[in-house]
Amino acid sequence: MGGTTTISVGSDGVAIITIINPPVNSLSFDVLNSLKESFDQALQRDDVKAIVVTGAKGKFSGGFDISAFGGLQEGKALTAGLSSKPGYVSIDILSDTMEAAKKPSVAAIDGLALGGGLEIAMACHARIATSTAQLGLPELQLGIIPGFGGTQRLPRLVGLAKALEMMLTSKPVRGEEAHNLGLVDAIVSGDELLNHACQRALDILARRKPWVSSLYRTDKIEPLGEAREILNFARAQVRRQAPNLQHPQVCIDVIEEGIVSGPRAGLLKEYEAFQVLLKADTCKSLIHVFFAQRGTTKVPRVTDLGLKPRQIKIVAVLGGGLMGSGIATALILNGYQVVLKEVNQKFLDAGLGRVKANLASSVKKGKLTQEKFEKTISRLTGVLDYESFKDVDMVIEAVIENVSLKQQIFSDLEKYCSPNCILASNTSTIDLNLIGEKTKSHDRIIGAHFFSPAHVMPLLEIVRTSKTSPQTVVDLLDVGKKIRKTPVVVGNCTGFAVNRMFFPYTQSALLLVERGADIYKIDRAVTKFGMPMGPFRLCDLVGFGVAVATGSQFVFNFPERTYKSMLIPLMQEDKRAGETTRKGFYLYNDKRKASPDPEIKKYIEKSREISGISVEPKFGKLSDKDIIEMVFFPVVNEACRVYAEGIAVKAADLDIAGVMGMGFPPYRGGIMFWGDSIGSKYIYERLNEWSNMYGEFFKPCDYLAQRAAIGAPLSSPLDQAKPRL
Ligand SMILES: C[C@H](O)CC(=O)SCCNC(=O)CCNC(=O)[C@H](O)C(C)(C)COP(=O)(O)OP(=O)(O)OC[C@H]1O[C@@H](n2cnc3c(N)ncnc32)[C@H](O)[C@@H]1OP(=O)(O)O
Repeated sequence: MGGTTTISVGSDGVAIITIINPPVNSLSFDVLNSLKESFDQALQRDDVKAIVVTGAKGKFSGGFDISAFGGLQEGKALTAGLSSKPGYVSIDILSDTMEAAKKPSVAAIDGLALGGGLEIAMACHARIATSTAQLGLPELQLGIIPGFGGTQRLPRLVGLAKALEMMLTSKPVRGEEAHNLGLVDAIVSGDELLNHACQRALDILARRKPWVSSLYRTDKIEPLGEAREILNFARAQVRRQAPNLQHPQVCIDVIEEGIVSGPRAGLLKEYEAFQVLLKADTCKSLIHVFFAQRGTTKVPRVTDLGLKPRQIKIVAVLGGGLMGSGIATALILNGYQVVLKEVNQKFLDAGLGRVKANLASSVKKGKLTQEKFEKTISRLTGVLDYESFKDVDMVIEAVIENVSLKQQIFSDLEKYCSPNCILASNTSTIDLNLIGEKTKSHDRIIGAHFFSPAHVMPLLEIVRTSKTSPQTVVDLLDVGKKIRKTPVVVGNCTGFAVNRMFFPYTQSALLLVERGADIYKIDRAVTKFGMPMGPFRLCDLVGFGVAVATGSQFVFNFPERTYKSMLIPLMQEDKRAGETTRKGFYLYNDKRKASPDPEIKKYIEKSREISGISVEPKFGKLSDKDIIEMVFFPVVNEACRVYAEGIAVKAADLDIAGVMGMGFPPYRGGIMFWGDSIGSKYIYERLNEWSNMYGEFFKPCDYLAQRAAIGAPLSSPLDQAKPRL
């Protein structure tokens, strides 16, 4: 746990209470108890007239200590020294000790004031912040609602509509915006923050400034009828956007309770709802994803060696197609100089044009100013030869997936680049040892697998071979962080982690269809489960050409577990290739809206004929649960193989790869976490049964079989599991 608060009283009679719990001054039980003690002390001392609350080292507080949620879920508040009285923190500490105090308190906010941090600040009688401060209630992204009075105070400070937006999107606002909204009373520089806050506290005491208890403000809350309309509108929106999630609806109910029955009743309802949500699977999954995401940058025997990342200033990108231009965009947006190389002027102009278009679209959406556009684009240079490559710190090759072309490029790079230059490939499937076969630079060859569109998608799959040096990995992790990607470091194999998990996803869907399941029913069930789109809609989006090219690598490397269907090739023969041709598994109108195509039956029948498979009536009647299991258990099976082969070092890395690379719903915790929530034994038994009926494609791997035999979770660390086997 750890963490504390300190109290120091100045000659002006203002007590400064500082929250100290690095790195983000999170609110552990120790911090909360200490805050209460410091406040009680300040209230009792005769030499204290007013109070300022702040956080150490330029951060107010990142909110409740998320690592303590596990304990709370098991009911450990009492043993941690915190009273288990209902609503103890929000009612006893924040409302009845701080807000109801006879001495005024002011929050001095620099850096983060998130979740419980902002809730403490809102219980003070005024808030002074820096312009760069970030204030928000991001609890919903963890599957809970604000639990220290945030659902009641935020609407009373900024109005219902804005409060709903801030809570439902979990997005913080910056100091200036917070000031405009009325969440913050003044903006000052970091140097002036404490002095200004002390002065404000004294001004409140002397009634030169208003003494406001946020909980009882009414001026920003709409009249009941209007408030209900706003709340119902939000309810409908949330139902549409997140139909599987309950906690956003609960948040709206709790806010409504405060408006209808008064803020004290609201606080109690908030406490009760918080306790229930905390113990739900959604919260457990989202907290797992929170820590798993931060854990991906901790790679044993790589990031624990004390290596410092080398400075990368200039990056060359080879190929200005969709991927190359996206990668170049991500790099220049984050301060890197980029040299974009193409084979001829026409392709180069097209590549540079794509980067410009990416940036222009950000300007249009208001995410980038025209001035920033000019500055960003000035970091990009186009070239047709390798002359300038001697000054480049890193190259990212993003040409078409052709082994001999890539081999030629890497041997050229070895000639033209400095001996320290990192040589990365954006290949999504090809073995990196094969790509570097004709070079002697194996220690600096690495995979930098981006996902399309590369300047938008958050995942970066970093692929190391047995010869890639730890320094090269550390360097690429640093670039990944600077371009705001979540990196997952994986080993070298066909398809790496994400595409290997993706492959059975489409394959099982094809198998189901050939045996009689409906394409659109499968897509609907998978979307309802929480994927952004079903396997068939995804194939249309990616394009059949890409799907077949990627698939062929798997067919070649893992023939025993490939389901060979002729459905896509048959459609290709008729020039159906997905969304680009406006015909794939769906038909597309001018606005790219997809609708089912009755003609699809004809291709399915033909492909059944070729495979010699006849329709089984039960496949036409599969429940959504059956569809999900038949589509996703093969994905779990492949994830198990990837883990057992050591391609991923932690099962949690596969969860993040699935969530960020495949769009697997984060509130299900990732593919391995989800598998564990179902149980290795059940998954094994189902796969085994299907394998006996429908063939090798479903055969459970050894790792899964062993886990099921001993009833062990799929995700426990490999080293610990082995001796138990
Ligand atoms: C009752 C209340 O209403 C309930 C709550 O308050 S719930 C908590 C609400 N707060 C949040 O959701 C904020 C969560 N944190 C974040 O979004 C981000 O960590 C941040 C914006 C604070 C900082 O981001 P960034 O600078 O990129 O650093 P980041 O790597 O994420 O975090 C630094 C470290 O602090 C830890 N950390 C961040 N917030 C934490 C928190 N609230 N509790 C515990 N640890 C936290 C991270 O796990 C990480 O640890 P590590 O170095 O061991 O991996």
